[in-house]
Amino acid sequence: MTIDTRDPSELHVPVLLDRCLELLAPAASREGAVLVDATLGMGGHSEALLSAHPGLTLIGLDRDTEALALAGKRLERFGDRAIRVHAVYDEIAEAVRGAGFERIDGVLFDLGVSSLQLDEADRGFAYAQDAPLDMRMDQSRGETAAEVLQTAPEGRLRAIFERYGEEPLAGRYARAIVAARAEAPIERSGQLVDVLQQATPAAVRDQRHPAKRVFQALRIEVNGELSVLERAIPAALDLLNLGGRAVIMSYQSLEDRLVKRELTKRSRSTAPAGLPVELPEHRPEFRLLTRGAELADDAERARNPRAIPVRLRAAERARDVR
Ligand SMILES: C[S@@+](CC[C@H](N)C(=O)[O-])C[C@H]1O[C@@H](n2cnc3c(N)ncnc32)[C@H](O)[C@@H]1O
Repeated sequence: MTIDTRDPSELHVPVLLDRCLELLAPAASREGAVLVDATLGMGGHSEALLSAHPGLTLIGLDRDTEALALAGKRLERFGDRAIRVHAVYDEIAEAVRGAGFERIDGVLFDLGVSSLQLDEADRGFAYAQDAPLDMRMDQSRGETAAEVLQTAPEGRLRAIFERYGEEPLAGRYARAIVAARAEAPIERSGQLVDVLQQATPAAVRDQRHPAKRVFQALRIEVNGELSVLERAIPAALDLLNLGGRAVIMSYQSLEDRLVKRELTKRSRSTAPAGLPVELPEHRPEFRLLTRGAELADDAERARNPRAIPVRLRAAERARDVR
């Protein structure tokens, strides 16, 4: 067995850390508070929360066993206040019950890939590094990106690039991939980048990297990211105690749209039109804590490029429905 000697605190700089701490403080400082970090990653946000709130129990989920192991090192000193669970975040209710709790006071989602995953040459997430095209966050299950590229019909490839990458050249790229794989399987990120480069008109190539949206789309497809998130957000909100808070950070517009839709829906009155007074049972279930999506400031964006696309939304449970 090889011992992982990497220092998790140097692998991933937590995004919007102070704002997350501020938004979660009223929930995390309650007596006997339980919080879920649905995307534990390198444990940066979790470590700060556990340090700030000595009475807090934190359940950290991640589908990536490597991330869980590294976060374990970072959170060791908190003993059984830090519970790590290998799970996909739509399994949040089962994970909370499994840890011995029914309800929670807060939840944090810091979506997407971690710097660890992007930097690891052998996982194929980054188009700038040549590596086998795997892209699974949980390497113990599911199809790899190379398998998707090899077996998906042209129409499905096109739909993946359109839907998850919002790629204007989706059809052209799908065609090019099908032609290339008839010659040889596309197994490495470098091969895929070459195919995409060749299929891209020079004028477009000057404006953007042709692989950016296709790699994002493949990652979303391989990990089922949007469908999992679509189930996970309502499941997490349902677990919150009255006054419990949810903080969600997205890094691309498809995720952010989904988060916005769910939070907006839950923060509306359910009173039927024309009712003269709002009955208590019609009051909004949630109160939005952010006006629109919050962004990182210039200083953080300059310090940490991962913070550039972040969109943070937060809400508090204002009415108990159980
Ligand atoms: C951006 S990182 C989190 C970084 C963390 N906040 C920190 O400060 O170190 C996102 C993490 O979420 C995990 N993840 C992504 N999708 C997931 C899912 N559906 N279920 C569970 N974990 C997921 C990834 O494996 C990754 O480790």
